[in-house]
Amino acid sequence: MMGHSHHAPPSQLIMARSKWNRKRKAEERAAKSGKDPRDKADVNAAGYKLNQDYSVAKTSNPRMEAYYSLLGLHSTRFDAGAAASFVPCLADEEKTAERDRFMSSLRAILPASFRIDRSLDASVQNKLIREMKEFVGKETEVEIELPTRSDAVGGKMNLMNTADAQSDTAPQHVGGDNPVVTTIKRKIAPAKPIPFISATESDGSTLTLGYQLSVDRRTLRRNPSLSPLHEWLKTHTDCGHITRQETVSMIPPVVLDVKPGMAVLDMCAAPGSKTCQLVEVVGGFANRDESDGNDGESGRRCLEPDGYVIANDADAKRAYMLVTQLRRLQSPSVFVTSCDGQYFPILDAKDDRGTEKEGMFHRVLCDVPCSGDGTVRKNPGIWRHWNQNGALALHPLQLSIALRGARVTRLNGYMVYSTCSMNPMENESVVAELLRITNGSLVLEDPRPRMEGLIARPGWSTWKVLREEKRGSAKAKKDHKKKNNDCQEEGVGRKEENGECHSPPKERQDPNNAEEDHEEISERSPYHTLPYIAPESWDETTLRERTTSLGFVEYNSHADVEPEWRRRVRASCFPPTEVEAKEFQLHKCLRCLPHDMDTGGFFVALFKKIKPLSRDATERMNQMARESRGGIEVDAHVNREGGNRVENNDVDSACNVDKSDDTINGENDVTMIEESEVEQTGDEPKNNCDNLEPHHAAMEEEEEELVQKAPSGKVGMNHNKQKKKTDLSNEDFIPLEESIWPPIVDQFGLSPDFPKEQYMARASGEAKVLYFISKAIKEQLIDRGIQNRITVINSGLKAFERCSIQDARAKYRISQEGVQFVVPHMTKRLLVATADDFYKCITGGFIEFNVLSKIKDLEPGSFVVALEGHEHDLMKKLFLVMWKRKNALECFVTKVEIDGIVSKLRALGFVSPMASTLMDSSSHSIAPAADESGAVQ
Ligand SMILES: C[S@@+](CC[C@H](N)C(=O)[O-])C[C@H]1O[C@@H](n2cnc3c(N)ncnc32)[C@H](O)[C@@H]1O
Repeated sequence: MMGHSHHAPPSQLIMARSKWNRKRKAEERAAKSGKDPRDKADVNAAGYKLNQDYSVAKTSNPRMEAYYSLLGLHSTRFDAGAAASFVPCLADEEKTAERDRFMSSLRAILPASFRIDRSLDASVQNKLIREMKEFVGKETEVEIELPTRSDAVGGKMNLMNTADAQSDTAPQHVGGDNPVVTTIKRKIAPAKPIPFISATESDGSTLTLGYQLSVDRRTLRRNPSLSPLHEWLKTHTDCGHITRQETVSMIPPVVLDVKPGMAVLDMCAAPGSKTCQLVEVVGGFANRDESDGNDGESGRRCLEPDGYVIANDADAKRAYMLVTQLRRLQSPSVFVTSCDGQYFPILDAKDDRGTEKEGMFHRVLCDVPCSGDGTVRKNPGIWRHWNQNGALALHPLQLSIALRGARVTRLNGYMVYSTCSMNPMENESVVAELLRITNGSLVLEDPRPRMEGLIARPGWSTWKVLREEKRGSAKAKKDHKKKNNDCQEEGVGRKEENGECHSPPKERQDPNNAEEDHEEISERSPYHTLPYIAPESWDETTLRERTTSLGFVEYNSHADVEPEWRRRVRASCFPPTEVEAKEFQLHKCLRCLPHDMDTGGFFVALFKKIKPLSRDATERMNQMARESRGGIEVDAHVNREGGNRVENNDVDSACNVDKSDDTINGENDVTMIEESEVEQTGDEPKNNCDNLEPHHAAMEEEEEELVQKAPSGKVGMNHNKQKKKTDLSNEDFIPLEESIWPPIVDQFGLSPDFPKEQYMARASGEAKVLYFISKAIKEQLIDRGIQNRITVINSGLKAFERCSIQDARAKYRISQEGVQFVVPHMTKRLLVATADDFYKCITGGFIEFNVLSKIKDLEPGSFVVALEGHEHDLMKKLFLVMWKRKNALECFVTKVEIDGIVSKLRALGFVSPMASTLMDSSSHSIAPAADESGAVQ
């Protein structure tokens, strides 16, 4: 997957192009507004424009605030006292104070956080932890920016960390006569540990691997006193040692309690921060002795993990983003797929006798698409677009994905359901309905005992159900109108999911209905510009008057819901009965609110599967999938008499069932409206709930490149229809032709135990790349025909690449990405170098022969250099893929990988390039640890 380091990456061209695009767009915007695009003085630290009306609209939403006030979001507060628990707010003042804490946190910039890779070599990991301790422990003076304008609630707009409410120094105004930003100086410790992101050492001690910064990324960039930390973060992010990830986003993988060797499904994985976290553990090694690094039999360390993670996302373009994100880990334990999670193929486990048992995944993560109102701190567009109906629209999709997740979880396995929404329509109501449908197969578990230092509120057992009168963005209206017109041309009303058309709801027939043009409303409506004022009284009547005046409709039960709204406000949106509530124990769910830990808002539920799903539950699952597909029988092969057992043998994944054209084209009217409404929840709708911070601008460019490379026919939600079940298309992993091997085996002297069957290609004939596929993935997924049922985007590591260089004898060279899986089998062209020589090889450019003088006799072509003393330490991967030309040597390792290798060398004590101080000064040339042909002795 990696490009060659010494050639200009094609992504540079794309980077230039997209920079140009951004500039052009900024200029166009500026031309419209009559402003100079370079004028940045009116943009505050959060990136919000400080035009008063705009900032008011952006950091306040009276409908959202009124909704959550009525729902009782501010009725409990955290009591940090001895019991450290949540207690009810009894007096109105307490509720007001709690609400203010919540609101000022929502308006504060989200502090950045990150975690150290759990799967890193212990020496590197310890070094990073030691370095981090410096940053955690040492207070340093920083300049923090604050805007001077008052915000919508009439108080100071708090754009700094909520913990830093008071300034230490007198504010300095910037921005001339009309100051828009003040700066204050404060002494802070730049980071604090996240206690629940940790690893336990074999001696029982705990290593903290997660850290939350006290400042946002802009402050980090701008303060010279923080530049050591900033540089540290950049370097280690680039080489994959750390991942920047929101604190709350780290919770689900920890709650899932994954272990090395497990089969894990990440149902909605892109952009992949949680997947990385899962792979770091699952791709590790269980019950292996770390100390000697040998597996005894072959004398070489067995490196191949037994576990794997399937990283799936319905959106193929986003699945390609996953590939980029996961590439940094260079793990063979990932299988990236693209399929609508509602129809994820039913994969079951086989026991020793070959009998199928329900579900094959030890762990399933359903981090479902959601309205993302918990991410408003970093997605300020949500302030403007928040819409209760969007949450209602997502509810059935979320439920359907979770049901599928429950089905593929194995007995005694665990499933986590999570959202970055605070809305019970997307959280507790989905969990309750899941428990209702599965009727005893799933139970909720409380993960708190395992989550040291986590401050999470209990899940709710009851809530109010409301919808909004206003519906749809301008786009939704347009799409919707168009469809209705199509239907009306047919002489009927709106097209229903089963393909029939029915009359539109009354409010849409009213030509004077304000809903007809959302944009117009936002100009006319006072609610979009007027500040929210905290309620004078917190009694329910006052709060209800407020929601009603803002256009909400509240229901006591599903029976009260108007017929035309019943598909949106479903029975499952309503809270459980008292008897159910007792049984469900929804308080075990985790509700993270922004002001409790200075994070985003988040929701997590942990389920244990204790029984197979009943026939009824399976039928409901299929029914929901059918509904979502517009009434098409997705599981038509299911034998209704046979129940689960027959479905277990399902070969035709619903993913591949062809749909009639009109469903493929999205002519499911309800779905289309729902998607549009979901879209209006943020400026970047699909990213509303991503908690991943792009770790490097270059990475974004690379993603763009990858997306462009996405094979046609695999992009989009409906791509599966294009795959034929029996067709091994070019993009599938296929076994290699036997004729490919003899020259490779000969050139590198591959030993007889070299597992040829684990090398696959994605094209027949002389494939460009030969991938190393882990045994577990090959046997459990590929050999079982998963590629016939689902679109596979990526898996394995590049082990060999076809040579384009003329002076090569063999057609393939070794690739740095998978070199550690080839090295144990190489008896030729593997050289051992001292640290000095090793360093010389990675300093770039062409290397003179006199550096590696002992390889003079080696024929031109690909070879590998191993660091002396680490030849068999496959985990550390201190190997360099090199190329011998007639007169020089070349290192085929990317800059990012070299940074990683240098960092490992430093952790091992080699403090600087040419660090002979720490080495035996007698060993300054390449060691002759190879025989005539270059084989290691
Ligand atoms: C909350 S984001 C996932 C974030 C991700 N787990 C992470 O930690 O980086 C939801 C993802 O679900 C995907 N998605 C939306 N509908 C889906 C569906 N029906 N099945 C599977 N994935 C879906 C979206 O493309 C989006 O990438």
